[in-house]
Amino acid sequence: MGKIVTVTLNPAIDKTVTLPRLEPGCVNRIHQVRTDPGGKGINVARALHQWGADVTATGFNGGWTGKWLESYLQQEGITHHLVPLPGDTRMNWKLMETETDRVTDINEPGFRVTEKALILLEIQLSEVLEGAKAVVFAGSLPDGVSEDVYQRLIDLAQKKQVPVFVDTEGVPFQKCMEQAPFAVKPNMDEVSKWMGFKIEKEEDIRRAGHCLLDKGVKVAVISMGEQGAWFFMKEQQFRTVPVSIHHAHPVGAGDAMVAGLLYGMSSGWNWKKTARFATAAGTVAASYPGTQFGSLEEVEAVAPQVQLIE
Ligand SMILES: Nc1ncnc2c1ncn2[C@@H]1O[C@H](COP(=O)(O)OP(=O)(O)OP(=O)(O)O)[C@@H](O)[C@H]1O
Ligand SMILES: O=P(O)(O)OC[C@@]1(O)O[C@H](CO)[C@@H](O)[C@@H]1O
Repeated sequence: MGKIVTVTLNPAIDKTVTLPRLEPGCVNRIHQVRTDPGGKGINVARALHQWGADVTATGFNGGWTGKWLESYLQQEGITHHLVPLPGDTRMNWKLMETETDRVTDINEPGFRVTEKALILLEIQLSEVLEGAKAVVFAGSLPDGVSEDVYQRLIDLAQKKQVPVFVDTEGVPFQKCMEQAPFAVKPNMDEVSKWMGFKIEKEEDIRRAGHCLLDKGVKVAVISMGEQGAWFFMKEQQFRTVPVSIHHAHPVGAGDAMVAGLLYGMSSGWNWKKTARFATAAGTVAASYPGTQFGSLEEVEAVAPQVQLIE
């Protein structure tokens, strides 16, 4: 299958708290709390590792929260090379309201990255990318790095002919697009920001998909939560419809989908099989509280139930 590399410049610890209803301006009492490692690339690595893939997690890490994250990766046996920083890895809060099933994300900005640490990351990444089957750049940027930092790192991977997957948003996403990555997976909000208008209708989604392909992307996946995802490749386009679940916990579903795409691609599957698997991976992740991904057997059991519409 070959090694897959993930890059998380802004990892996190996810605190998922459950309460009946969020009352702004009042004392809110939490009913349940769980702590998971987080950050989009870290999540992709966790899912791939759980499915038995060869994955290496890279990025930055720091402070006491960073120690917690590192010991988690160590314990799980996930190969990692995280450049240490003086600040703390951020803590992101996911508020789940049981009365409405509403989820609110409150994400910290993250630590400050020094130029020295960035150079160290480039050196490490350059070594780790040797012989890699694919690399994914995922998540927001921490303080101290310029908005074109992903471009700099993507360039490293492209010079080594390693296919690049991107999952980020806003200006960093725009900048990544200038490098024509191999694959991108924006959700509806993210692709709307890139297109400059709110995308809702199918014809707008198709237009966005074609715009992404026109920029040189080979695989553009636009995810739509419980409504599934659109897959755009030059020679074929289709939509997947996931199985429905009660009480979704959507945090990390997109990361599971990216992991599914990487898993399918590096297993040499065709795009339809890969799309079913990736869609199912998102659904399985959404069926678990916090950021959890489910086993390979679970995803494989759900994949055949994913509908494909051409
Ligand atoms: N409620 C749900 N029911 C079934 N499948 C879901 C649900 N939510 C997500 N999924 C699956 O996961 C995929 C990715 O979800 P989504 O579009 O929410 O990603 P995202 O916005 O990038 O998520 P995040 O940033 O929280 O990881 C969907 O295309 C779908 O296959
Ligand atoms: O602030 P970013 O980097 O955009 O997103 C970070 C994050 O919300 O994404 C993951 C879910 O996709 C979580 O584990 C994490 O907290």
